[in-house]
Amino acid sequence: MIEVKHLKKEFKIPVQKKGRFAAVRNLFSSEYTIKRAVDDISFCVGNGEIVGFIGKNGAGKSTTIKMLSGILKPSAGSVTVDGIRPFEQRMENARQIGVVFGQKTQLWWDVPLIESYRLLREIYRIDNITYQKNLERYIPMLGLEEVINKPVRQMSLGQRVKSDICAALLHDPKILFLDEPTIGVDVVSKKYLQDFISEVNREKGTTVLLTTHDMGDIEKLCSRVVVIDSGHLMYDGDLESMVQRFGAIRSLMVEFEESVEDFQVANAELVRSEGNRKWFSFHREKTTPMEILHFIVGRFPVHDIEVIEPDIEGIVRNLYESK
Ligand SMILES: Nc1ncnc2c1ncn2[C@@H]1O[C@H](COP(=O)(O)OP(=O)(O)OP(=O)(O)O)[C@@H](O)[C@H]1O
Repeated sequence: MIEVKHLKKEFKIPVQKKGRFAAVRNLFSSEYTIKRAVDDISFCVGNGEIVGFIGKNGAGKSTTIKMLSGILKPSAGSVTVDGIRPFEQRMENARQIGVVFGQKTQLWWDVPLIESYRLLREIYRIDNITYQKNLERYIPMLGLEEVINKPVRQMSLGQRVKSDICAALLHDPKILFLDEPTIGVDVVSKKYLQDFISEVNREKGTTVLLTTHDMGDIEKLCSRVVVIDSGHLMYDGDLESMVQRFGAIRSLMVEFEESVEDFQVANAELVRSEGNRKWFSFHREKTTPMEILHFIVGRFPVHDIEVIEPDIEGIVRNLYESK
């Protein structure tokens, strides 16, 4: 569905002169530096997949999404979205994609939401049956009944993002680009959004490319992730393999019947001791929770245990540090 080959994007940034008459000299200056925001990345997304597109601030995620949605022209390499070249065939591409930038609304600020939707129906030439069917399905799913007659400027952030996602889906796009859809959104709205995206993907087979800093979104929605850093591709594969490869350090919490002195266990490190509880961290290839427990249970009465898996945030950090 999406094919990205050796994609590059460079921005020309004018060099700002300092000193006397700098503002005037800047006007006539032809000096530039080149910022390579996306540097030779290749990946594919299959029909109906939900792929998490992650990376640190400034990694090049939004620039890539802008090239995929036809907003920016690639400096080199190629992009096709269901066989269409987004920048050269912007109109055709617009018909098959939906785009949501969590930080920017694409709706009319002062117009009641339903009027924005009517305008979109005209712009996309959505037939009446599809339009009505989608409205009837999505409005209750997203809990938009209470804001449908309100202008965007009167909405909370969560309501605004939900309205934007609904707008992006009115024309039944095959592909949905979501750039930070849950940023700043409260936990209840976040859950609504995650469930909604998952449901639309299941029901309509919509392909989703999701950019987020929220690892909860990734865990909930994506079985595959593409990770970029400084414009370069760092990882492309399933989430589980990433956890196996970069989430090697696990922890075991043991709660004893009574307080015990600190002690050492082979192949594990005692990292915290608090009241009757102790935390051991260990490499998943060096030992197992069972081996550690076997050693402990023979010596001290144990009340409770918990195995703590590394969180995705830590795993992504490990991935960056490993390069
Ligand atoms: N129009 C532009 N002109 C110059 N530089 C730009 C432009 N757009 C982006 N950049 C630079 O390109 C790099 C990648 O930016 P991009 O917005 O794609 O990153 P990102 O991964 O989406 O980051 P974030 O998570 O902060 O949104 C950054 O260093 C950014 O400053």
